Amino acid sequence: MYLFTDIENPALPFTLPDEIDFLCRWDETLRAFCISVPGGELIYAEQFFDRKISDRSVEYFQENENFDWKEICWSDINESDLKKINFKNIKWKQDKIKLYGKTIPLPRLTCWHGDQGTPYTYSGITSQPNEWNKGLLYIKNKVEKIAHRKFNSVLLNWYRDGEDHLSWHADDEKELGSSPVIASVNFGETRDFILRRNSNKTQKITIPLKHGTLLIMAGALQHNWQHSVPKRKRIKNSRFNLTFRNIS
Ligand SMILES: O=C(O)CCC(=O)C(=O)O
Ligand SMILES: [Fe+2]
Repeated sequence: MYLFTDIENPALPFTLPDEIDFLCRWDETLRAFCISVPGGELIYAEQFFDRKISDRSVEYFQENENFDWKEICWSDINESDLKKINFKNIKWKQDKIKLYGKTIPLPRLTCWHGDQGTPYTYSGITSQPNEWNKGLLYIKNKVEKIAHRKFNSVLLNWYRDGEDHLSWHADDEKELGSSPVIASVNFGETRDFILRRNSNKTQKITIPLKHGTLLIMAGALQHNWQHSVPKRKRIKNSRFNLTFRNIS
């Protein structure tokens, strides 16, 4: 059997800090890497969704009655024009945050979907989620099987190009519970997802999240690490990220 060990144990496509308390094991049944970091757990499945499903998802998220998604440069569309676009499957929004008394647009578009009656709070506002649709339920079912749990909501983030980004934060809102399991699904452009340890900010893990990649964050990760998606100025195309969560 030793002849096949390289096939059975693929190499992790990113590096972990060179310390004994970081452990990584390939799980052949899950076809994913199970990673233990100090104060948290990760599961990384690089090609969780195949090319066909991933390509279809990119199209599904952009389908609209106004523009050909293959032609349009989304970062050229201003906020008032965005409001006029009739998206078929996902009602993308330009959210705003208040910073030092100023209102500024988030550097990405967002949308929430979920079970009816599970309101979420975001940018300081409580709202009802959009209803599930066929595409999101397909993705949710696949993710629930590997995560061994049900999710009642999903936050979608659309990074229109490399200027769109997400700053350091943890998903530690109290309605997510004390050690939330959060499943992140990625389509479109590859973007780096960076984890940074709270107790030693020089300790970082850079994980490239690709077209079809699943990353599950679990254990006490949200208490001990923050994460971000930094700008990548050379990237000209869209990336879609879905984080499945359980809100109580
Ligand atoms: O886009 C990503 O990979 C991360 C999204 C995220 O962390 C969030 O929405 O809280
Ligand atoms: Fe997050």
